[in-house]
Amino acid sequence: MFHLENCSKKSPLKSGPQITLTVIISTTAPCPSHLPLSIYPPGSALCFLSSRFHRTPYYASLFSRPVALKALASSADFRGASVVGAKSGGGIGWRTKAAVADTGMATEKGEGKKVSVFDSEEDLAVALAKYIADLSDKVSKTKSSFTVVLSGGCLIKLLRKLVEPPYIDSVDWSTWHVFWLDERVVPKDHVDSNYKLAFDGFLSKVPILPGNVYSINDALSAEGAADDYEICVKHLVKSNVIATSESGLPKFDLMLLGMGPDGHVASLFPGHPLLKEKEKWVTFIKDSPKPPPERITFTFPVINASAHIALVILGTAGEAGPVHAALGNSQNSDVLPIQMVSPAGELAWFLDKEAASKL
Ligand SMILES: O=C(O)[C@H](O)[C@@H](O)[C@H](O)[C@H](O)COP(=O)(O)O
Repeated sequence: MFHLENCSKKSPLKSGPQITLTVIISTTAPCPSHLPLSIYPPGSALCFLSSRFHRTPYYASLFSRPVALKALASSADFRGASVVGAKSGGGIGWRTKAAVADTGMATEKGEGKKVSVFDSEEDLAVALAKYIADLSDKVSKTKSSFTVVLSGGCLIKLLRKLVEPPYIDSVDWSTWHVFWLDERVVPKDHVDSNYKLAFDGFLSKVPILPGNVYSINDALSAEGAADDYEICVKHLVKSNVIATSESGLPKFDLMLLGMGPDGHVASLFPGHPLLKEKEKWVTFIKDSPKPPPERITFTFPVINASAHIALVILGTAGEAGPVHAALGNSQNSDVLPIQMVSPAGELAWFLDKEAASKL
């Protein structure tokens, strides 16, 4: 199942307590948090190095100190809204008077749906940080974990205000558990990796516990990585880290979704059979129209079981069309993936004015 080794090393200080460093290297256990606590010697400092985190900078840094870490296995063993207000004349389709006066953004409130349009990317980033921090605060007061699912794309740079004061200090990062909505099947240090994107732009700047970051096993095939990720999520549902919906699906506290110019969300592309997947929680694609071709992705049943979804969209390459299809009075016959985002919980749209330009 897993290899366990205790490596004791004398503290570099002449006096003071000695610690035992227990290194868990798991080749099969999908994630650290479901390992039984009873296996750890009392007083141990624990480091987890599972195949999932192989080549993960976070974990590598844990071992950069002079600790007698004996190689336990060869690398070969490591596999792994009704519109409120009148049309404005200024380019943005619609605004509430109060919101314009206050923040320069437009707001639409419908049943569990809120649409906000921002004059600039900077304004969007400021509002997104407040939204996430407020939600983190609210959820963390009611339970011990705040489960957040990240996308790739421009989302990560739009999280930049969250890593600055006041939020860097005020958010209770210890409750955060981070997942990926979709991931490219590439090594974690590859330029196409959504893990790398998130690590460089967000995770490396906030004190989220490394053991609460659930990246894919990049040593597996697309199919294997999808199965492995689903097993990981199932363990976390079982151990109540992730809440459960009434229908037994994982109910993430917050999914942060981007959208491509073709209307795709996650790695669920227009016209693809995966849009109809009802059984799997996590699936894989080998013919993604957006490179790279091999990816894993959460499916619509899981996406729509979320407690909160934030759709974060900049209109840089034709996103206004799909946004109009989803929020306007578009008559298109083919349903785009973005139109299938319909969570049981709350849906908040964060759009820049270009993305909202056809509304
Ligand atoms: O891996 C991916 O490709 C992303 O996770 C993807 O789902 C992304 O969120 C959208 O493509 C939007 O990307 P942009 O924000 O770059 O338009």
